[in-house]
Amino acid sequence: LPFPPGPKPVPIIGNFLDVPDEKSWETFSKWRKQYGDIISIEVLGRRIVILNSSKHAIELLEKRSLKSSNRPNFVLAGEMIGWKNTLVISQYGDRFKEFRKKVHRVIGTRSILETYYHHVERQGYRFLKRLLDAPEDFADHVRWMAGAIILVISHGYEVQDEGDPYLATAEDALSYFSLTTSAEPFLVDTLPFLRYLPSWFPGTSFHKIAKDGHRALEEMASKPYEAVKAQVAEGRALPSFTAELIGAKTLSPEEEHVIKWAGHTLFGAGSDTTVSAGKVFFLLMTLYPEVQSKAQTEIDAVVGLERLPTIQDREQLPYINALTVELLRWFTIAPLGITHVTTVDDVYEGYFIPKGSYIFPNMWQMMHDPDVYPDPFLFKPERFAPGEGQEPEADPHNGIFGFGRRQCPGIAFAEMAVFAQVSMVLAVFNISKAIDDGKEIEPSQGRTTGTISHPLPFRCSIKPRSQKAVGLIQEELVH
Ligand code: HEM
Repeated sequence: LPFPPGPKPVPIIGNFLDVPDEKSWETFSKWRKQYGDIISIEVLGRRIVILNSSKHAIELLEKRSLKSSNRPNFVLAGEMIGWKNTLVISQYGDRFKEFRKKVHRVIGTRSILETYYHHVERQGYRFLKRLLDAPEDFADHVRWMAGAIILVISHGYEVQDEGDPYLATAEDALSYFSLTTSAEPFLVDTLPFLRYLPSWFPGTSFHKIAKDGHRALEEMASKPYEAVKAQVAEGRALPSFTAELIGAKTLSPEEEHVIKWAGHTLFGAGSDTTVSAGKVFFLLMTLYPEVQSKAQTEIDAVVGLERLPTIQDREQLPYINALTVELLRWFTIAPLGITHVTTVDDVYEGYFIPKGSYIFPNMWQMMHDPDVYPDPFLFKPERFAPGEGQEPEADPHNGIFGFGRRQCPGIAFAEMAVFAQVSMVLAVFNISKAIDDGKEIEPSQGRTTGTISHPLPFRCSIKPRSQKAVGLIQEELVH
């Protein structure tokens, strides 16, 4: 049987030169016009299947997930840097299942998470205060807030207001993850023997990436873990995911390894993604003032002006919930998801998909398919909170969070964190275009490449809605 269609390969290197250096999801979407929704290419002997529609992704990654839930054995990211220790790119098998169960237990359901909401709220008040004091640094505050929420839950650690050491290391380590797991391959991933070349050899700059990435990752995983371990031993640990797993008994080195990396997984997988979501929120509020004012009208009507929104208000805020989902659809933070790998030969729609194929779900394309989401580049929360008698547009959760047994286990966590940020900020601030020399500045709408994509830096104006709003931020922080 034939492989799925795609651009013609050349001998030996196959389609290596057809894969662009960055944002390959855009190229894969262009190929769709020529080759359709299932495309395949071959890069240095490796078959890569690109899925441009949810229908095929659900069929191959969800319904046949037993055959398609492995991850690539990333030589650079996994072996050399060490990300293979985390859940995100661990190989499918017993260790993976045990690991995933542990993570699911703490972040998997909405009801469990609601028990943590007071932590989220507290970090939220601190975040609002930071915005009030230095609104121009909103992107830094967003990064701070994402780390603050996760670290208090994963390690019982309250991040410092300035220069927090854990956050700095995490930012460093995560930038290497995004760089080395993206769809644009490093040669060492396709020709693993290259890793044995000495670092002075031409074309081996990956050695430096490996060394620096490894140092940052080890520090990011070990430091908070060692701190909690010491606190547990001294009987002064705050309740947290890691403290609970360490418990009272003596642990074997293997058990310690799993706990250290499970704690790290929350921090590693959850922070960069929610940071991107936070920045997208400020960008969209700058670009769509009418959405902002509709959202504020809903908050004012439900919550009033005497307090800030809480998780208990969530069910009564359908427009805010729809805004949260729509912002994740509109930007599609993980545009190609994280690569899945097949574990057996398979036949699908008359095409042969060999064992070991890499599958890239082109989630960016799925989320911007005009047949599914009319005017897909417009930001319209109404898609998911339609007026009476209208049907919502297709549920985008797969296209945002992935598929099957590797689907993001942090969906409930992510939606809670984004809800907290969106509702708390809109209750007290107005966001608009920044002004320079009396002129409005159009924010850049560009984005970074990599597994986790962020908006490019942009400016906006963030001002309190009223004096009462200022009082509310200060008052909540005191309580
Ligand atoms: C807006 C925020 C987020 C987005 C857009 C997002 C998206 C994704 C995507 C696309 C995947 C790959 C799914 C697949 O392979 O099919 C993934 C995996 C994962 N996510 Fe998220 N995520 C977000 C937040 C979080 C949070 C807050 C956590 C944890 C606290 C988390 C933990 C994980 C983990 C552990 C994996 C790996 C799962 C596995 O390989 O089995 N994510 N996420």
